[in-house]
Amino acid sequence: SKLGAARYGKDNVRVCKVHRDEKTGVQTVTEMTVCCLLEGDIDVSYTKADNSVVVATDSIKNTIFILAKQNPVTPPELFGSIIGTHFIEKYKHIHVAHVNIITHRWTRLAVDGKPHPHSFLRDGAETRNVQVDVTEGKGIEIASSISGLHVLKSTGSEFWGFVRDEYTTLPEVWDRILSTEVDATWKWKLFSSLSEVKVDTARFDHAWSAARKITLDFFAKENSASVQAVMYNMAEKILEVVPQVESVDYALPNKHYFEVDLKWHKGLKNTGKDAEVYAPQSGPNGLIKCTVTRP
Ligand SMILES: O=c1[nH]c(=O)c2nn[nH]c2[nH]1
Repeated sequence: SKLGAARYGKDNVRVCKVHRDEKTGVQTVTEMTVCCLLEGDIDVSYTKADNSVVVATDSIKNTIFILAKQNPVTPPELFGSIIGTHFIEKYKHIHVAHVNIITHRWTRLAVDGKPHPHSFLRDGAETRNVQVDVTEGKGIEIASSISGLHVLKSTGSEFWGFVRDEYTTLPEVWDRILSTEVDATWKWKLFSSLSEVKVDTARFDHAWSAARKITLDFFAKENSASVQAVMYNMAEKILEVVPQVESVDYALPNKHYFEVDLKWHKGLKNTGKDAEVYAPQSGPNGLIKCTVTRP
C-alpha cells in the first residue's frame, strides 16, 4: 500500500478576541472556531513512525492564539490567510495549509436606544465562515459563506407544473409556507499572496453584507415558483453586485410545513385557503443545490 493523501492539524480551536478602543471606550468581541490542517513532506510520520516532520497539533493550536494576539482577527478572510501563510512560510516542508474559520454572532446590544459599549447578544445560530487554502507556489483560495440563517415566509411561495406520473401524490400549490436554512458560499478569484488579500480587506465585509441582504430581500420579496428559481436569482444578483466573486453556491433545505386536514373532526376546515394550523416537518426534507458562475 501507499499513502495517497494526508493532512493533519487541530480542529475546534475556539478563540475569542476583545478589542478595546481606549479613546472611545467602545469594546468589540470576535468569537470563532478554527480548524487548521497542514499538508507537505509529512509521509514518513504515517509510513515510518518518524515524527521529525510533525509540527504538533498542540503547536498549531498555540500558533493560532499567538497570531490572533499579533494580528487583526477580522475579516475572517484576512485572518485565515494570515494563519495559512504563516505555516507555509515558517516550515519549509509544509506546502499547503487549509484553514476553516466559523465566526459566531455577538451583535452589539442596544440599551436605552443606544449601542452599548461592551454588551452583545448571540442573535441566532447563523455563522459567517471562510475556507482559506494556501498553497505554496500557487496562492490563496478563499471561499466565504453564511450558514445557519433560518428564514420562513407564510405566503409568497408556489410550486406547481412539476412532473405528474404514477409516482406523484404531491398536490400543486399556489400559496405555501416556505422555510429554509441558508447555506450560501461565494468563491473569490485566486489571490497571489497575503499582500494581495490585504490590498482591500473592506471588500470581504461588503461582500458578506451584500450576500446576506440579497438573500433576505429576494427570499421575502419574490413570489417564488420554487426553491430552485429563487436561489438562482439570489446568486445571479450577488455576482452582479460583487465583481471580484467568481461563483456562488447555495444549498437550501426545504423545511416543509404540512397542512393538517381536520375535516374528520365535525367538518373542521383547515386546508387550502382555510389552512391555519400546520405540522412543521423534521424530515424528510427537500435539499436544493446550485452553483452559479459567470458566463
Ligand atoms: O421548491 C420546491 N422544489 C422542489 O423541487 C420540490 N419538490 N417538492 N416540493 C418542492 N418544492
